[in-house]
Amino acid sequence: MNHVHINDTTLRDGEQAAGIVFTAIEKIAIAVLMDAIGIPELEVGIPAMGGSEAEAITAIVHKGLKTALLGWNRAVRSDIEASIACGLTRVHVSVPVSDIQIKAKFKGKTNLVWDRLRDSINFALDNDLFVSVGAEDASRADESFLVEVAQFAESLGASRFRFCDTVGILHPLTTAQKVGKLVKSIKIPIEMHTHNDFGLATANALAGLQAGAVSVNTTVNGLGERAGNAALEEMIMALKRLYQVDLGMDTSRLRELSQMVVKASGIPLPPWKAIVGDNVFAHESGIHAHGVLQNPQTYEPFSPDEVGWKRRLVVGKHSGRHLLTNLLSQHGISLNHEESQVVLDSVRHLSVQMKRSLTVEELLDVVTNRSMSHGIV
Ligand SMILES: CC(=O)SCCNC(=O)CCNC(=O)[C@H](O)C(C)(C)COP(=O)(O)OP(=O)(O)OC[C@H]1O[C@@H](n2cnc3c(N)ncnc32)[C@H](O)[C@@H]1OP(=O)(O)O
Ligand SMILES: O=C(O)CCC(=O)C(=O)O
Repeated sequence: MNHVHINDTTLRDGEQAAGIVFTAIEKIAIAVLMDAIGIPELEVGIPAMGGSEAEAITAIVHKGLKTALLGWNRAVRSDIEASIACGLTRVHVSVPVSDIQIKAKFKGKTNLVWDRLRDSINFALDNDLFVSVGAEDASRADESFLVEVAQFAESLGASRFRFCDTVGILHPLTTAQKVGKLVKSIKIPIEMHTHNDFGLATANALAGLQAGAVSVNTTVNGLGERAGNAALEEMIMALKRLYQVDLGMDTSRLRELSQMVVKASGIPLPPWKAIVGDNVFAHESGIHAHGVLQNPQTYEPFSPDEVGWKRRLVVGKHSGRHLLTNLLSQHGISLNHEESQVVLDSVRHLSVQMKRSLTVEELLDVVTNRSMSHGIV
């Protein structure tokens, strides 16, 4: 794996998460920040929805960003006309490829897969558009049929083929097997689109890339249908730190981007959310804090400033004396061994009572109260 193309779909699949609506202003702001970070391509939405969605897409097109902009379409000519009307020059055309999806969408008529694909790809190419083709539910499709669809799309002039694990049922090994087979059967680049129904979206997308796919769909914070998609921030940092593939992006703005999407989506992040969560550089446990105070690498895979976040030392139920004395020394308070144990006991007691960690003010209060009753300075 030398280089990976990121095609972020926060503004399409991300916004499809139940209950999420981005305003046009929010969509534009997210696109502008992702452009500044260096994301090379954005799937900006679904022009066929019309109305405010089409207006927001048109407004993003007029921003003159460096990033390439792609519109999502069904294999329907009027969808592509809607993309053209928004000023897009790149379209993604999706067709169902599993039996279950073909039955539900095309009444089981497999001939419609070929007919709709031929008609929509030809129409898009006649209008000088870049065409990406998406195989919806590729992971549950008959593998020979999937290869036929991919070869058909390539023969018609599509420039990229998207492998979709639409309901997130693969694991890294099955992903690698299926994508590896596809890679051998077509020459155009393959893009990964993975879902997180079993918590494996990022791992599966990486497995697909290792098997020869070269492009990947991501969303900020992993937002998306049901359990979401492969998270942009996880993908960028895993590529950089675990695969030594540095995409040259400004990773120091990843936390800012994450917070922007938290605000726009109204969906708070779990504190443990990989790469950008509140707690991913927070240390409370005595043994961890002791290690981090000597060398942060003891309990951090990389420095928080690399993603625009910060380290926090938190005093609570699991803390030890090294952390306590370090925090207090920042407030001009020095304790001997005995005194720090007394304060630590109180911190534990309070923390258990309150079922949370203590603020610095609360810690200082503990010391003040203790100093009155035990003569601590
Ligand atoms: C896996 C994915 O994420 S796919 C993307 C899903 N995203 C969305 O659905 C969000 C945006 N969607 C919408 O705004 C609407 O669904 C629209 C505008 C696209 C269509 O709306 P409606 O005309 O009201 O149709 P509705 O959504 O109820 O049904 C979908 C129709 O598209 C058809 N369809 C679904 N996928 C495809 C496809 N890939 N190619 C061609 N037709 C398709 C269905 O068979 C159904 O057709 P029918 O109306 O002839 O029965
Ligand atoms: O692009 C496609 O073909 C479908 C993408 C998608 O959202 C999915 O399969 O989950």
